[in-house]
Amino acid sequence: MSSLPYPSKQSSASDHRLNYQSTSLSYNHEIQATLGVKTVAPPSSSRGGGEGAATDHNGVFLTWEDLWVTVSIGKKGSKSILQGLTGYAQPGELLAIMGPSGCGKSTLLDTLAGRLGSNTRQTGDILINGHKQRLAYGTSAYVTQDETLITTLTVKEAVYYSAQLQLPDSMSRAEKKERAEVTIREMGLQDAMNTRIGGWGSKGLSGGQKRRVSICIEILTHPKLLFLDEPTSGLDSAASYHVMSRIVRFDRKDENRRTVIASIHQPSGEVFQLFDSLCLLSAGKVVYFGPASQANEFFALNGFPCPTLQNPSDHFLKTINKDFETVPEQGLEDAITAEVAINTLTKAYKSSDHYQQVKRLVTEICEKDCGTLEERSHSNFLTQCLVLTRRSFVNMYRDLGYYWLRVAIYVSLALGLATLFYNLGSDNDSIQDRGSLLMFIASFLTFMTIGGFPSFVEDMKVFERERLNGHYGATAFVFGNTFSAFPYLLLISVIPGAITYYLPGLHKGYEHFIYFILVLFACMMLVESLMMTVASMVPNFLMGIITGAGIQAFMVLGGGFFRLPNDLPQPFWKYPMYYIAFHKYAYQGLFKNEFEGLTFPSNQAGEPRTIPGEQILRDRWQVEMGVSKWVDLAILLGMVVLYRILFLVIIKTTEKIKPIITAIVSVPPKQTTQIMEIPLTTPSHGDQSVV
Ligand SMILES: Nc1ncnc2c1ncn2[C@@H]1O[C@H](COP(=O)(O)OP(=O)(O)OP(=O)(O)O)[C@@H](O)[C@H]1O
Repeated sequence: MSSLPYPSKQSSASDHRLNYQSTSLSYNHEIQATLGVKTVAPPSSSRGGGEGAATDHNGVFLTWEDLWVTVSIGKKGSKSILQGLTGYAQPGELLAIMGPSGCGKSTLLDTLAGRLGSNTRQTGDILINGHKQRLAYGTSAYVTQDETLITTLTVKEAVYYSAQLQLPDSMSRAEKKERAEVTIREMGLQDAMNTRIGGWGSKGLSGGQKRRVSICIEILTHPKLLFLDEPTSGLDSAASYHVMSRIVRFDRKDENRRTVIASIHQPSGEVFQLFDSLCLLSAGKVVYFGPASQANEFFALNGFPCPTLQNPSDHFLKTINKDFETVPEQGLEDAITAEVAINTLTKAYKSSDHYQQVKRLVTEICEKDCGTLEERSHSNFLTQCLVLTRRSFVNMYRDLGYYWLRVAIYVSLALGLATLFYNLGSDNDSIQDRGSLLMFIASFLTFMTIGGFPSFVEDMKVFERERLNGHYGATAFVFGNTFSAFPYLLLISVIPGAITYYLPGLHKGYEHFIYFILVLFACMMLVESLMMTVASMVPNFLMGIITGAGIQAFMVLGGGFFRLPNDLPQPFWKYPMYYIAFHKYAYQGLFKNEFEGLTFPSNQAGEPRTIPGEQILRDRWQVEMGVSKWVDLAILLGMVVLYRILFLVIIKTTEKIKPIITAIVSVPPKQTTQIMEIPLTTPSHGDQSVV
């Protein structure tokens, strides 16, 4: 990295101010030199790019040109969030995106990282090393604003599991462990290594510490392109400086120098010095894009000098924040509205050398072929499955709401059932009681598996973050989740199952009991798999629970107990509901298991003195006798696999289809109705705001 025009880290605040104000009108000389661009201004000692930035073919050049993002707001039309942004980020540099709250910082990061929501439309070119490439899923790392971490793990475990998943198998376990520990120390978390992350209900790390854990996890692999959304939120100024300086240091020490883009709210003077480039946004427009060191001069030249002893970044944000009417530095008499200040600055920027230079650099970078972006190498599929199974098992063990609460409730409910149906005996009345008991177990006991859904949704959030960052694939997640749940579901099936089986006195014989447990287990797995599929389609857990409960209620009704199979109305309930509902196979399997081989006394005159169980199955419960109970169990297990495959298909299809749909629905924003404030001054030539 070239020498810096900034004071050393130990220099005083007043030195910093002096340095902010003594910047020259130069641009990033080195990058221009290596790209063969003629400088229009005298070269400075700007630290951006550094020698070899453009020749570093391992690095990532990201450019965006005339980038518009609009969001649909129903019948009112659409609203522009980003308006014609052009800029670039390059290896070895930290680009800071700053601006008032709601100006579009996160949207810009999401757009660049290829993570815009489905209700948004995007136009403009985003190129990586001069090529159009997809960024999500493994090519970059993104630390989002909200912490989605596994709250039951300690810091050390969270980072180490992540290292095992992300780092290639060519690294030994010891090396991975060491990388994890070094990264934790770099983020100043050594004292919290063995503290659980914590979430609602269990306090663990502070918000700032969680932020640092998120950063640790994403910088473990030294990604070439790193997006950070508000990495310093929740941190005090000293911690902010240390975190940012470590990101920058990592970045510059690394052979494959990293391109870092961070949105940041209110950097201290020291943190501001770490920025190479600054993108200042207001209401979706660029107010300034260029070397951070020259922003102060730009503001001063355009009538907004930074008052003495004020942190320049505070001054920038105050000047362009139109949420609070006036620019604070002006007296009340000559108060300038922030709207006017923003218009003045955006117009000044559009006609400045800075803008011309940015456009020229973007063109130069786009013409330079620096190769396509490769996906990072990972641990292999088997390692991923093993690590995910272990991690998920530990989480399920420690999260009381995942399975333990259900075990307790199942046991009490089983005791309730056992006392209600205690010692059924073998008289004729016990036929109905056995049927009711088995129906309740297959329907409502399994229905309660839905209780684990909120915990599963938390898992899904972690999965979505990790999947987008390319830590592992969806298939490994499904395997991990399935295998880790096995022991708990078996436990939930065996203990309450034994209580409800033996105390009422169901069909004696251990082989009948084992079949009963297997059906119970398959039903629990099925409900979990069904809920997994639901979770991949609905946006939050409340909607998921309601949807899942609704689907199951229909299945229970159509399962052939409340209305016997021959009485089910044809169009919907018999075809297809009866065959889709897993309850049909559960009821029939359990009924065959219970009644086959038993005899019951008849209480009707004219009938034989005893009725065989098979006849009861056929005549009373209308069970399909041509099919063995084992076939019913096999169908249940097949459905488990089917639902899990369905989950995978939905996830993978969404990944593939979503960008295509986004591309199809992306119409140029200028053709849409725009809901925007009317600027106080007429936009200059080239200002693309649309009223
Ligand atoms: N998907 C969306 N649907 C509707 N509005 C959106 C969407 N995404 C962003 N917005 C709106 O766009 C504006 C910019 O949002 P964004 O999150 O990018 O701002 P920000 O600068 O990151 O804010 P903050 O600093 O407070 O996090 C906000 O008014 C937000 O409500």
